[in-house]
Amino acid sequence: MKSTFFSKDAYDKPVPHTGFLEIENLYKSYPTPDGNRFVVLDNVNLTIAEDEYISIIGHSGCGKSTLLKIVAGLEKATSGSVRLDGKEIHKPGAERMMVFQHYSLLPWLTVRENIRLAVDEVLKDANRSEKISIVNQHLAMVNLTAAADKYPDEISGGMKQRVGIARALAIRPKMLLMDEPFGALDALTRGKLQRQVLDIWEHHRQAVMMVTHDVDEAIYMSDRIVLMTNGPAANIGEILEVPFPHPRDRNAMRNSQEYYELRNYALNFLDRYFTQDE
Ligand SMILES: Nc1ncnc2c1ncn2[C@@H]1O[C@H](COP(=O)(O)OP(=O)(O)OP(=O)(O)O)[C@@H](O)[C@H]1O
Repeated sequence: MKSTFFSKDAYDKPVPHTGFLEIENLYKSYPTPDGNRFVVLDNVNLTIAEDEYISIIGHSGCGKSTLLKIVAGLEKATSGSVRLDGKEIHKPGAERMMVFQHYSLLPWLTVRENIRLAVDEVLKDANRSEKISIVNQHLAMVNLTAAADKYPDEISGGMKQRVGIARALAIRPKMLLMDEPFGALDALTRGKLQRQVLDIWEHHRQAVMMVTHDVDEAIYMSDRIVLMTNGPAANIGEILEVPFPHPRDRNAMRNSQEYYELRNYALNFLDRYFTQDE
């Protein structure tokens, strides 16, 4: 295993305040019926740069979604801090948009109206023609111009997810949070949508935190891969640097020795934790 894959951060120590997103000494626990606490996250420290694509991988139930929801402001940390651009996160905000695995579109609105609603809510200073242009631009970005006037139940799962991504991007968040965004899609659609999201990201770089179970997806899309230990009391086991420059060519990457070394390393990490559970 090449040492270049490893980040030199010490994951159990506070991180220097240099990142765009700064997660410091983060703990999350829930009360249990017997009066104790169930510890989900135990001292998570992570910084993410403003143009960095990070994937979070770990076994089911280790706390990946909880971590993402704390960054989104949908859950509160028990202790520790999460700052975006120097500001403490306490609640949801339009500068952090979340994309869920299950599309969460409003069924009574068309594709265009679903995106427009978010734009109206957030970009209050934009005038009507600016809003129309933002919506059209984002419809085009995810190849949905032709489907703009359809309703969610008239389009496929992959198209619905593209609406969710366009809606999130249209309000120009500083950070995109994605919880298994391709998890509900068939393999072909997933591959196409991964490419589209990566194309968009390669043009408009922004901070991205994506939860996934798919090691190939994480390597293809991200700059670093955060490997979580198993819960309860999960934390960051290792962070792998993905050594391939953007824009990425999936086939070229897959033909390289480094790709397989990185992939095997991540899978072995997950296997080790999986066997611990048995
Ligand atoms: N509101 C809650 N109250 C109590 N426990 C909770 C709550 N939300 C999550 N948990 C627990 O926290 C742990 C982590 O859940 P989380 O959904 O973050 O895991 P995950 O890694 O995203 O799982 P998966 O990969 O299966 O989606 C689980 O044991 C879960 O049962």
